[in-house]
Amino acid sequence: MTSTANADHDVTGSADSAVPADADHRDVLVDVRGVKVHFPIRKGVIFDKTIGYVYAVDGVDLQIRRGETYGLVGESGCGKSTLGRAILNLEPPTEGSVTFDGVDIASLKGEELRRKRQDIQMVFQDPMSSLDPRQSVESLLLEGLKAHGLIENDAAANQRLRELLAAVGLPPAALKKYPHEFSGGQRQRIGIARALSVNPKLIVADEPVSALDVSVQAQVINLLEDLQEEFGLTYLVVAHDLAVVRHISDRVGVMYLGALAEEAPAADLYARPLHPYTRALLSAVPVPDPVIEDQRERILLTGDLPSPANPPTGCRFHTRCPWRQPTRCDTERPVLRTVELPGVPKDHRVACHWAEQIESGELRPHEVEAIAVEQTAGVLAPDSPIIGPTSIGEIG
Ligand SMILES: Nc1ncnc2c1ncn2[C@@H]1O[C@H](COP(=O)(O)OP(=O)(O)OP(=O)(O)O)[C@@H](O)[C@H]1O
Repeated sequence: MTSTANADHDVTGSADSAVPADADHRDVLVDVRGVKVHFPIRKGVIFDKTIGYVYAVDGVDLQIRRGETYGLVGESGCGKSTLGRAILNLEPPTEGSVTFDGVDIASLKGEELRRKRQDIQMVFQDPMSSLDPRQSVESLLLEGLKAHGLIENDAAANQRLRELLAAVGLPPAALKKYPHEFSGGQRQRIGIARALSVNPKLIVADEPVSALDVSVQAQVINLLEDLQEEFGLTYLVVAHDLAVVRHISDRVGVMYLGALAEEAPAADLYARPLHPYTRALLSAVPVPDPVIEDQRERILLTGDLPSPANPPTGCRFHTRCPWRQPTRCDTERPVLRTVELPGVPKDHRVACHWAEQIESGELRPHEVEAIAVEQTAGVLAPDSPIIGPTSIGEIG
C-alpha cells in the first residue's frame, strides 16, 4: 500500500482506542484501522500526471460489533460511501486495514475472497438501478445462490426463493415478475431478499430508504430491524439523514471530510452531542413545539464544505467551527478520544480539542448572536414520520 499523504495528512487523526471500551475483540465483526482512501487527480492526455489527491477517507478507525447496527452519517461528499466500499474491499485502502471476522480482507485472493464476499452483502439506495430490468425476480434471486454454489436441486432452490420472499413480505407470485412491475418499496424488498439470499453476516446498506416515500421508509426500516433479529445480521447503514440513522442504529458515527468527528451510542449522541459539527447538525433539526423552537439556540455554520481535494489543515472542521481557537485548531488534528465528563459513556468519542470546555460553557461560540443555520444538508427532524406503526406484512 502506498501512502499519498502530504505532511499534514501524516497526522492520522487515529483514535486513542480503536476498540470501544466495553467491546471484547471477539465481539468485533468489522475492524477498520487507520483507513485512508485517496483518489489521484490526473491531468494530461499523453502523459498521465498526478496533480493531487481527493482525500475521500482520511484516517478512520471504527469497529462494528456482531449483531449491531452502526449508522454512518455525514454530508454529501464526506466519504461515507467510499468507506463502505473499502469495507467491502471494492475500494482498496491507500493506507490502513480492514479486518472482517478476524481476517484482513486485503490478504484474501481467489476462492477465499469469493467466500468472504458472500458474508458481506450490499443494499443500494436505488433498487431500480441495482436490479437488472431484464431479469425476473426469480432469476435475480437465483443469481447469488448460483454464484456461491448454494443450489442443491430445483426443488430446494424453489423452496429457498419462497422463503426469501416470505422473509421480506412479498408473495410467491412476485417470482415471475420483473422489477418495473413493483413499487419503489417493493423493489427495495427484492434488493434486500437478494442480499439475504447468500446468508451474509454483514449488510452494508447505502442510503437504503432515501429514494423512497416517507410513508414507505418506515416499512423498510422496520423490515431491516425484523430481519436483523431473525437472522442475527450486523448492519452498517450509511445515510445523510440523521433521523433514519437515529431510529435504526445502536451506535452512530458522524463523518466530516473523510474522518469521524464523533461516535457514540445513538441515544447519547442525540441527547448530548459533543462535537461542534454534530451540535450544529442537531441544532438545525426543527422541534415540533413552537415555544421550544423559538427559544432554543441554533448554531451557525459559516462557509461552504471545503473540498476533499484540499482539506483544511489541523482540525478539518475549524474553518466552519463557531468555537475554533487560534493556532491549535488550525495546526493540530484532533484524535477521536473519550472525554472525562460526568454521565458521558466511554464509548462516546469525539475528535475535538475543546469538547470539555465547550460542554462546560467555559468556551462560548464566536457567533452567539446568530440563530440562522446556513448549512443543514439532509437533516430531518428526529420525530419525522420515519417510524410509523408498520409491520413486516405491509408491502410498500
Ligand atoms: N472513484 C473516484 N475518483 C475520484 N474521486 C472520487 C471517487 N469516488 C469518490 N470520489 C470523491 O470522494 C469524495 C467522497 O465521496 P463519497 O461518495 O464517498 O462521499 P459520500 O459521503 O458517500 O457522498 P454522497 O452522499 O453524495 O454519496 C467526493 O469528493 C467524491 O467526489
